[in-house]
This record gives sequence, structure tokens and C-alpha cells, in this order.
Amino acid sequence: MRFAKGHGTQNDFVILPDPDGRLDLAPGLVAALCDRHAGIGADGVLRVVRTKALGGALPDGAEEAEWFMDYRNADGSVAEMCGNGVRVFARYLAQAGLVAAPVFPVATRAGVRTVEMGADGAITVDMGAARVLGEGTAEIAGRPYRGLRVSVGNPHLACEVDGPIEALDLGRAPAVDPAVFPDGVNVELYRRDGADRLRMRVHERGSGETRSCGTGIVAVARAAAHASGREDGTWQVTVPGGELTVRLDGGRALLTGPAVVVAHGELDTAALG
Ligand SMILES: N[C@@H](CCC[C@H](N)C(=O)O)C(=O)O
Repeated sequence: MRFAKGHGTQNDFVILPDPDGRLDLAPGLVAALCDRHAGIGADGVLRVVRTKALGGALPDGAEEAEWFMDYRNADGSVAEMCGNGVRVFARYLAQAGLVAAPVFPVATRAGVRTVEMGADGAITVDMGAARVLGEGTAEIAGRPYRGLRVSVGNPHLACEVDGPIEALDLGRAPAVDPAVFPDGVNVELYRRDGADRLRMRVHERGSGETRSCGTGIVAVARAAAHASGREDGTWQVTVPGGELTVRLDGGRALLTGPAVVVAHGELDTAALG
């Protein structure tokens, strides 16, 4: 099986080219690929498949995009959207010569996202609306955190904290009320770091703590704007893996940051656990 490996601010992915939709991406295979000791190691998998090769019901408007990003978390679960993944996906498509224009649509389970390849190496994705759904809580290492529930196509709880976030223990999944989060949730802890600058850590549903999360970064920018009574603005968000920019503009969120493909190879699936 051919694969590539890439990352966006150190949120890393195994990329599986599958233009004709022949791969059976069972959860066990995804988990084995993402295993950092016995597999390639990654926070998730990006299957690169032609939209028209997908069976079953397509997300709204998906036909307008030639390529569909089939995203899976490291535990094999399916997620609606991945903000770092879609930039890595775009970088892969461009480098493989599978798209020609610098601006193109990518279909995802959360809908079609427009990607713009910058001349400076950064990639901007129109992430659509980041919707504030109300308040929520999570318990982390025995302490309760209040936050804002935000949908970026996938579910987030963005919790502002006062002190430093570096020492917080995100080694275990935050405890949340399943009645409030029936599909699970990605939990972000963020603090303000100057005017329009935020610092964030995240525990991702299905992947554990990661060094960056694009949808989470959009969620904290939306939560910070909401707390300041603002709708629009630009936020620089620092995560353990780097820095990204979010522009909230007229109800949509534009996410800009780097994305690279670092390796190509051949995988021996029979040797995977
Ligand atoms: N790392 C991603 C988000 C991946 C999906 C998430 N774990 C979920 O289950 O919703 C990003 O960059 O947005």
C-alpha cells in the first residue's frame, strides 16, 4: 500500500492515495497505521479519494469538488472535519499534480471547503461558520473547566483559563457529560497572550493530546471573540506545534498556516499489528 506522511504545525497524518475508492479503511487498520511504535505513527489518516468514487450519500454540494478528504482519528473513528488535515491534504494534491489551480474545493463530511495555496508556503482554508452553541463543562485532572461549545463541523469545548496552560495534565480524556456531548468532543484550553493573541492546548476526540488542531484553533478564536462581544477580527494562535492565524469575517472563519508532506513510501500491511 502506498502512503505519504505530512503534518500541519505538527498535527501529523498518514496520507493514503485511493483515487478510485478501493481501500477498506477498517478502524483496526487506521489504528495500526497511527500506532507510534508498531505503525507509521500519526494523529490521524487522510484518505485521498475522488468524490465520484464514493458510494452512499454524499455531503451537501460534495459533487462540486473533485477530491474528498476521508478523515479518520488515530483510534479509527470517523470525524467530520480536520483543519490541519485539509491543508496537508491540499499540499499533497498540489505536489502530486492532482490539482492545477491555486484555489480549489475539497469535499469533507462537514461540507465543501475552499483552499487557497499561498505563494509563501502557507495555505488558507475557508472553514465555514464556527457556531457558538452555548456553555459546557469538562473535568480535567479532577478540576472543572467551563467553556463555550462551538461547532466547526465537528464538536469543540473551548475553555479559557487564567494561568499558564503548559503544566496542565491532558494525558487523559477530559470527563464530559455524554448527554451534552453525545458524539464526544474535542476540548481546548486557551489563555490570552496579548491583544488578539491566544495560546492553546487540545485534547482531541479519538486522538488524545495533539500538538495542534485546526478546528480547535478556530473554536478558541470564536470563543475569544464571543467573550469580547465581537464577531469579526484576526487572532494569532500559538500551539505546541507552531502558530496559525484565524480571521473571523462575516460569519465564516479563514484558517491560515503551514502544511508539508515529509515522506512517501510503501507499507507492508501484513506486518502491521
Ligand atoms: N486535528 C484536527 C481535528 C481532527 C478531528 C477531531 N479529532 C474530531 O474527532 O473531531 C484539526 O486540525 O482540526
